[in-house]
Amino acid sequence: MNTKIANLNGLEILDSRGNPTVRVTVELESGAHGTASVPSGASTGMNEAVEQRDGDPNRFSGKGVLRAIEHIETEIAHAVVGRDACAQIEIDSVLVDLDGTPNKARLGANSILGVSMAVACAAAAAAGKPLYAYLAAGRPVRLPVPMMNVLNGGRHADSSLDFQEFMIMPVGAPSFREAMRYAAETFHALRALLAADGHTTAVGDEGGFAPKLANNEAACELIVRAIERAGYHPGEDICIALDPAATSFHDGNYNLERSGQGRKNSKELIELYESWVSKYPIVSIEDGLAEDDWSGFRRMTAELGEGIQIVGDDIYVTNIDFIRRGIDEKCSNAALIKLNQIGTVSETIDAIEFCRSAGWRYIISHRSGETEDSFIADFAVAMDGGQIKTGAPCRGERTAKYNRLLEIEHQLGADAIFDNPLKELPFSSTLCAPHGSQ
Ligand SMILES: C=C(OP(=O)(O)O)C(=O)O
Ligand SMILES: [Mg+2]
Repeated sequence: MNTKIANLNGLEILDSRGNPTVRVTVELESGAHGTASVPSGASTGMNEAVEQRDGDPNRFSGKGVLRAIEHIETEIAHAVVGRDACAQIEIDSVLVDLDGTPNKARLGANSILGVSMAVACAAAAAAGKPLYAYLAAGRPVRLPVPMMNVLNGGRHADSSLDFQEFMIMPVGAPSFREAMRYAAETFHALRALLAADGHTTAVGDEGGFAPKLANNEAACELIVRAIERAGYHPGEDICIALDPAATSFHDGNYNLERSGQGRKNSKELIELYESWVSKYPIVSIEDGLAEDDWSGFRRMTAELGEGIQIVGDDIYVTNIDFIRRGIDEKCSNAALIKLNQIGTVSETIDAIEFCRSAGWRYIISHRSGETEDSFIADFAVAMDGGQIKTGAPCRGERTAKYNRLLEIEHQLGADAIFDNPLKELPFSSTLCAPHGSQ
């Protein structure tokens, strides 16, 4: 099979926020092709790779995205046409060198990532393999436990919540399909509880509800009630994961005034998390502190890291330089992994290898501005980390990933592996009252 790249095409499409983004198609000389679309974040880290995009989110036809497409069809095409699509590492390093900046600002992380992902998709198609099997290259694969976002705040919603994401993790489910059932039933129970309490059931950017609750803690209480109402046991069947995205409310202090909880320093915010962890079945906290609060992350990991997963997102931006520092300084025990934070498939895999080598967990994640592309579903299975964060079980750009995972589990049949990646944490046996009876 001739896997040489014959042609690249870029297309301006819309993301789930109605903003322009990039879709790339790579055609091989054999006729096989691959297509990938690039997502976009709202609570972005300051050290993320930079996308070429319209600065004004209210303008439909972004000049930035058109520029990204022009780069794809001219400079990038010139550099990669004729190369072997199976040589992912080589192609990614050509893209990085061609850009020449530390953060991919010249060609745009969106142009580069779109090409990088589409190359992988085309090579998988040429090999006649599902994308996850191609990316795994013979290594073990695993269905991930979803970290499903059910309540939205912060930069993702106009709710009363300072914290960006309140998620449920169906850790006790026996399969991915059952995990989706546990989580979707809880999501529906939550909707019913909100409606019964007179709250709006409108949703935020990632499909989680966006109500005006009394404060952030009320969200945890409500989720425990929803888990119970759906017939599950909090802390056994379903746990809670948080992404406060603390950079977004950090202005020197942590400003929780949106929910009426005042201002806190790092130590006080960690104490708040500690008190919640003792009351609610919380197993994971991502970006509990701001991206530049390395000492806060260290303290939080020292105080809570034995019991729960401490995840760095904005602080590491899927970049081995920051992850290395986090490992050296014991700033967390896990990293969030977002392809577009770093900008190529190979560099993302390098970041994952770094996490693995330190014994860290890693969670493959979507962005708040998404497309129907399901690349990350295959990627999560292939990377064998056992966790994915991809929003609520509603809205097509989120269900595209969940439905792809259901399809993969079905295809794998008896070979499908699904287990709780957090099972060695002492949390569920020691901290959570049985059956969620706080
Ligand atoms: C998915 C997230 O949000 P965004 O894409 O807006 O960065 C996140 O912070 O984990
Ligand atoms: Mg985050």
